[in-house]
Amino acid sequence: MKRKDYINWDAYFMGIALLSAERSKDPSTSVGACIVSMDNKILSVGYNGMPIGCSDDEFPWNREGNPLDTKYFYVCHAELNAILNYSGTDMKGAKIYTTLFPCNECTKAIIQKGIKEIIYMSDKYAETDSIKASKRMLDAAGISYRQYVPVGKDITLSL
Ligand SMILES: Nc1nc(=O)n([C@H]2C[C@H](O)[C@@H](COP(=O)(O)O)O2)cc1CO
Ligand SMILES: [Zn+2]
Repeated sequence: MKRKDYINWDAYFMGIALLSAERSKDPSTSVGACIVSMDNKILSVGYNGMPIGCSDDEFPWNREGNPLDTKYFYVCHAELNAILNYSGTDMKGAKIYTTLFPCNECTKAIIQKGIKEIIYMSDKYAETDSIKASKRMLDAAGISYRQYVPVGKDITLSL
């Protein structure tokens, strides 16, 4: 008889998004994303980090101060990195698992790539205009989004 406590697809892909977030150097918010094809094959992963060549020891991680000395102008979001890290050509009908609801800029890229579903974990910035704009675009574009419902299984990784 087959094993019973295997994880479902959602838990598997959100788990990979969560593990990817562990690579982030952002001291306040680590984000991970995993893009999956219609037939449940992983296409790409990403986490929030500085662009290639922009040292994460030299670029700022501050949230406040002179805008040029904050991370916001520089950091590449997890979802955008996952899209850009994909070396294939066709993302149509794919799903994106992300640990945080996509901002308006990533949402544009998600839409343009033909991704059709967003599964997110946290929506902690739901009250910001960026996220409101994301939802407006997603609703107009007919892209669905739903919050991940944890299955109640804890997995410990000893790394
Ligand atoms: N969906 C997202 N994906 C992301 O990768 N990020 C990144 C950008 C920053 O590195 C960090 C947010 O920093 P903070 O404002 O919570 O200190 O998360 C942010 C959002 C929010 O929309
Ligand atoms: Zn973004």
